[in-house]
Amino acid sequence: MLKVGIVGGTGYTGAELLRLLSTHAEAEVAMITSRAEDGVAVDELFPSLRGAIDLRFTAPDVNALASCDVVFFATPHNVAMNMVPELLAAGTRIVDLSADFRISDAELWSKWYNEEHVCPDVLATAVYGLPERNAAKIRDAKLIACPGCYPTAVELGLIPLLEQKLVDPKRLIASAASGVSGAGRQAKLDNIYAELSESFKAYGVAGHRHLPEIEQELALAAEGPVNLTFTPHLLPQVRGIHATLFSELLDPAVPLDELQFMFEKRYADAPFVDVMPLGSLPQTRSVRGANTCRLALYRPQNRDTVVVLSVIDNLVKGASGQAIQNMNIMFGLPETMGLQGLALLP
Ligand SMILES: NC(=O)C1=CN([C@@H]2O[C@H](COP(=O)(O)OP(=O)(O)OC[C@H]3O[C@@H](n4cnc5c(N)ncnc54)[C@H](OP(=O)(O)O)[C@@H]3O)[C@@H](O)[C@H]2O)C=CC1
Ligand SMILES: CC(=O)N[C@@H](CCC(=O)OP(=O)(O)O)C(=O)O
Repeated sequence: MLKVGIVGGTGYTGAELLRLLSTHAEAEVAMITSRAEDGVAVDELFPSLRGAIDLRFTAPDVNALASCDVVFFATPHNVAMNMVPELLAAGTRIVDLSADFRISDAELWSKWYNEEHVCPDVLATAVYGLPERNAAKIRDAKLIACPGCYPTAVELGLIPLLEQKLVDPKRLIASAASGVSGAGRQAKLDNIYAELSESFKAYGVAGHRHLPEIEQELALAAEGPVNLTFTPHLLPQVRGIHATLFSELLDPAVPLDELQFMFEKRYADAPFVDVMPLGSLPQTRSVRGANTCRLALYRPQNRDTVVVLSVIDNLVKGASGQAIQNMNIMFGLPETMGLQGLALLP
């Protein structure tokens, strides 16, 4: 049994880690932290976990966490990077759900996160945890930077086109919408029911912190620079991301069914990516609670633009499910262990 620690257990991704790990056959949560809820029983805060998790929150303590085989950080940015170096030195492996280790250029990270990176040497050893591209590196990694939620949806939809050099890497557009759980569990005026229900808006249009992360990974897939216009939106629902991705074919003679075949082949061995039949319209509901990304391809009016629709649950494939998928690969377990639950319907 793997001994698991979770730092940041009272947020949405921490609670989602608990929900998913409670049925994992080879991992057991031994420690879960919260400063505000120190000493409180987990199932008192989250009654949905009654009978499944018998633990109390404790204040974060690096020495205690170092007794775990793997520690998940489900904390805001700028927390993991202050604790990870000591844990790595103690031999504990890390899966960080925050953005602390996602951008490999420390200066670029500072520009978007408005902080100095405290351990650029450790940053250089982190592996970007998108299993559909980096499984081999994840196997041996000591430190995983779990991709962001928007980045997961956008990258899975565009990577096959860029790897095959089928589209213009300088003319990529991603218009994406996220459910409000993407903003975390803290109270914020913008996210209260009366402000967001029956309404829909874009935000971060001039520049969102996920842009450099997505461009970094798309550039690796394209083996050259890329240019992405990324516009996020806030959806008046709890879970789910829907991304509509636009790119321009370099050779308009490539038919849609050939693109479809290429996507199916690219993800044939990816248990959590579903390339849906031509004509499909993936809905966020079809992935709610599941570690799945569903994709659908279009070439409207047979013109040069390829449209890829991509949906994920931001808390599962966009965060905690993907984190567990990484843990499974790191410890030589079946990639799908603990992650086979289907989406909720309705
Ligand atoms: N929500 C989502 O859809 C996604 C979130 N993520 C990322 O995952 C991380 C967690 O997100 P989410 O669960 O939404 O966040 P929340 O804001 O809901 O929860 C944050 C958690 O971190 C703890 N925490 C806060 N500050 C510190 C600190 N200085 N030291 C130790 N613990 C701390 C809090 O508990 P306490 O203060 O009591 O210690 C709380 O349990 C973030 O980095 C987020 O960007 C990634 C992908 C998707
Ligand atoms: C709806 C909403 O506010 N979403 C968040 C992104 C989700 C998130 O938590 O960011 P990471 O994936 O980088 O961890 C935002 O736009 O900042």
